[in-house]
Amino acid sequence: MKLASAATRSPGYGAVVGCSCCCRSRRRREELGVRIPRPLGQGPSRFIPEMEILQVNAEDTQMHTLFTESFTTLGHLDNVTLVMVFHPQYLESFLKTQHYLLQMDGPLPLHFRHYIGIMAAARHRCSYLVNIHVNYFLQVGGDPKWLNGLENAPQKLQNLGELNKILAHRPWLITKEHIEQLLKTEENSWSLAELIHAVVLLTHYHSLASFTFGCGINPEIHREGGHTFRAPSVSDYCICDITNGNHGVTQVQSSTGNNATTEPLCEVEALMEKMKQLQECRDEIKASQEEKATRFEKEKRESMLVCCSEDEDSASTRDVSRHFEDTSYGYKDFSRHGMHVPTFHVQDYSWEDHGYSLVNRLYPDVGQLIDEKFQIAYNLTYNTMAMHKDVDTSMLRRAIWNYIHCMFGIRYDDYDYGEINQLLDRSFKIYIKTVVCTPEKTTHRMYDSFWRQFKHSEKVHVNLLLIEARMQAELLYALRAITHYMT
Ligand SMILES: CC(C)C[C@H](N)C(=O)O
Repeated sequence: MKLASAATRSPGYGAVVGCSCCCRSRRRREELGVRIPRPLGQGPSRFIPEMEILQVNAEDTQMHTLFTESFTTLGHLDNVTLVMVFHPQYLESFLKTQHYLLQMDGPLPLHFRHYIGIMAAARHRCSYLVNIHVNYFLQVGGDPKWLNGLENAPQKLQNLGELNKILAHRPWLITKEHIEQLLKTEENSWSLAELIHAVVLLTHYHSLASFTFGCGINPEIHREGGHTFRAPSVSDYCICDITNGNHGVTQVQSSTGNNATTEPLCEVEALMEKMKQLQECRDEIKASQEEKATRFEKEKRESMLVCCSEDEDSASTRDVSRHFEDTSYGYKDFSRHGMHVPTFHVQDYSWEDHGYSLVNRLYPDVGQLIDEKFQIAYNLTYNTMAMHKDVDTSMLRRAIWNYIHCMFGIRYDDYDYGEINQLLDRSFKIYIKTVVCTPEKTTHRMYDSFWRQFKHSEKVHVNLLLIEARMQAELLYALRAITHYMT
């Protein structure tokens, strides 16, 4: 339906074009006084060509069931879901957990849950999530006044602001005193169960903000920023195409999402070779405990120095600062001033042995759901590396997970952090650090610059590792502080 004839162009509307059916219906709409906006984004992600996403969706039958479920609970399919669809097994667990946290029986009232989602997403200026939860908040009867800023919300929610801030940017600073302040205030105090619910929501939405920026999620057409009534300035598609979804799938991008040719084509092979070598050395020489500790400290120090250049095209964000205070407080300040991140030993406090049971005790079933989600993300593999099949990728996936925990000071005694430097190159580290610590700074270029030969589905896979490792890191610090408070 691409009938772009000069005769149908209306001078007042720039390059708006239309076929005969379009013109007929436009006349009809004009008679009725209805204006239809056009979408601003191209598909669910600005990093991934829409065609690739649509293809996955069409192929998988498991997806259809999932979509139907998601559609019936939410009333629509959001762009996060449409991108996560590359990994149906994970998506299922993700949606189940999110549904439980937001809609099922739980310690917090529904409008609080959405407001906490807004507070968390706003810490990273994630207008995509803020807008979604503003709508839900209003739908469940939330007071619109609260949306004018945290100071308009009840004191109890205001008290959560500090924890939100530290959790999002420097979770290692959380102490039992922070917990005490929330639980012990005379009025407006939180119960332990409510606090666990809030902590899980905060960490869930900090991580989801990472996914949103990491995968370049576009706003949905019906949300703010997702559409415009302005006519496109350069366009060759018919208005019919816009409304039936066949718009602008003309991105000139290769399936790997970039067209840079500077890097040698054997990037993947080189990486696989390194994995093989490491595997062989691993069996031969084992580093001593001291050596392992030194390597961890070195990697941790170096991770502070990995920094992203100022963003040139990071996603535009609407002003969401009113939802939180102290906008200057971020991860960056800390790394700039070279502050020290203390080491958190997993053998003293781990998700499996401590965090999981604490959550389950106070908010039944949620510990189980999150645990399942962590495991799916950590173990997910298709045994592929770009175009190669039958590859054991566990070493690479573990390096990614442990690198994120290392940035948060979390150490696994049995892991040799030397592997990280061998397997993750600089552009990849920059991407990881940006998505995990300052997601709002993620750019299209960063997404394109790492792992150039890998598929988009693999980059989304990386994002699943990033968000789950981040969520677990935040939870570990918060739950450890809660345990300290209780004992
Ligand atoms: C993130 C990627 C290295 C994952 C890889 N494609 C796998 O299936 O294991």
